[in-house]
Amino acid sequence: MSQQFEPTDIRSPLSADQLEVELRAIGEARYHHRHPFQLALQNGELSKAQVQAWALNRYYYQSMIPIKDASLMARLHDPELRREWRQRIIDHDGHGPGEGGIQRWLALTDGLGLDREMVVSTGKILPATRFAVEAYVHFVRERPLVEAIASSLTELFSPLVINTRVSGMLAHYAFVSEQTLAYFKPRMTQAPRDADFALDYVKRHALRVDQQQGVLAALRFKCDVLWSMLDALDYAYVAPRRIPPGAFDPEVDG
Ligand SMILES: O=C(O)c1cc(C(=O)O)c2c(n1)C(=O)C(=O)c1cc(C(=O)O)[nH]c1-2
Repeated sequence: MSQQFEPTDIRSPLSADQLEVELRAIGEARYHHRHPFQLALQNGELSKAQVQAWALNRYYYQSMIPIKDASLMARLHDPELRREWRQRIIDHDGHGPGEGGIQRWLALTDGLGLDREMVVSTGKILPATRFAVEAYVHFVRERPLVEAIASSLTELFSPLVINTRVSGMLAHYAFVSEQTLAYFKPRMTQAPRDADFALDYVKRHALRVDQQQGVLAALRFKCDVLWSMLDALDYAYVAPRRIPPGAFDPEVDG
């Protein structure tokens, strides 16, 4: 399976700090902060219908993250590591009903006027959203553990994009508020905590050339997951619209 990932040209093992430099260079070049749909979202160039489509599709990512993290936890033999990783599931699922990140995402889709049952069913997401998110879950299940952990490292870069997105959306769109965008506030502390832990793990465990190539490819793969989710939105909902059959149509479902 590794042949499908572009190999990085490393001849001898990098130091841990050099590996971090390479990982950060991948994020700088390939993270979705550069995607045209993300730029349009934060610059106030999207209609409410296009923002609805983004939130509806992104719900699928949110809903699968705890499943991805549970799959990863199931591979951890060290209780200390599991204790660390389980916090991610708690962040998304909460300790009880009405809590956690998934609920806060639903506050956003509610605030945008989307029918909750339609959102939770995920029946109207784009096919490419489903494929991209499922590819992420499969990757985490199947690849070597250090690569599975490295694939979460996009979170090193998320506070920057979240900050720009939230301030841009609040400045430009009357149909969102700090309340409806409340999902993002805890992420500003959760993401760095999670990313620092994962980065430290990767730096300590990816020591051989093949492991280092693997973790760099894992981060590239994950950037591609996020990028292709936005590609799909751009293709379907930004003119000329090409909404696939059965997907959310703002004129019918908005
Ligand atoms: O808003 C964003 O741009 C963004 C990006 C990412 C990311 O980089 O993967 C995550 C999130 N948000 C997020 O909210 C989240 O819970 C999350 C979990 C993970 C992961 O890979 O385990 N990434 C992300």
